Amino acid sequence: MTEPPNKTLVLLRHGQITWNAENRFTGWTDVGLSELGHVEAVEAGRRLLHDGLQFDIAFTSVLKRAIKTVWLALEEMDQMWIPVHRSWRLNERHYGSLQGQFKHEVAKKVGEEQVQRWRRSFDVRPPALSEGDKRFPGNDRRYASLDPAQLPCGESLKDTIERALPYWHETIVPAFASADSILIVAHGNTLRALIKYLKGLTDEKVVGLEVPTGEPVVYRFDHELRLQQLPTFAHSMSRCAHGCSPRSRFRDFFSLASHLRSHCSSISFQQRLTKKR
Ligand SMILES: O=C(O)[C@@H](CO)OP(=O)(O)O
Repeated sequence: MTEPPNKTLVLLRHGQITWNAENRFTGWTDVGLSELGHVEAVEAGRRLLHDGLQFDIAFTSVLKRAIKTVWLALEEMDQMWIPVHRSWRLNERHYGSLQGQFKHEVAKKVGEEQVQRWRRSFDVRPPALSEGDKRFPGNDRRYASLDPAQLPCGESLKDTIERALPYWHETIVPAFASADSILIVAHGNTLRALIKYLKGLTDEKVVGLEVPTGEPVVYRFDHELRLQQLPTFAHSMSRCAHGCSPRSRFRDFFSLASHLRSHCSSISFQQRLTKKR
């Protein structure tokens, strides 16, 4: 008889921010949740509570949209007491000098195709920020302890994977030794980076992967961190606070689920989860 899954990982993108609604490149800009984002974060907690999730530890970035989402979701679950660890390695991808610009205005100048290449290609970097720019992370005291060589001026998804995965391997995976249930609240592109790695998606396949705000996805593993079933949306038959069903919003996820289904029996997820590439 197969053992029931006993390790749980929930990936959650922060709730909506005003710059998402306005369609502005955000990256490392520290923008807060919009009213809808606030509702989405509370609703995420409600859905996780409904599914009986009890977290042992949570991980997030050093950006307030993710931190606040952890707070609101855990508050809704009455689990605010668990340890929450923050790392710049879970920050959104750094969008270079595009940060703050409206995507449609950039598209008018350089064309839709170029904007899409910057947003979704695997290894294309956005135009870099200069170190003299006030938006450069070296001017922000929260990054003061970093080696200057680690401070990004603009990252591709590939760069984001390279700085996020050490945190996965060195901090999150070891936490599973004493934790049965882990929550990661991060950002669209950091989560794309993690999902690419966990599911072994190709560089081409990840281009079509979108991660919606405020939708917790639950992964179940056995004690050796082998994936036991397809990831599921928490309380997935519910409607979101703003009235649309998860299934209608996230077609990309379901196409990825079918990709995963076809690979599920042959891939060693333990290998993906625990070994560096
Ligand atoms: O601007 C950003 O930081 C990200 C996420 O909001 O945008 P995109 O989805 O275009 O990568």
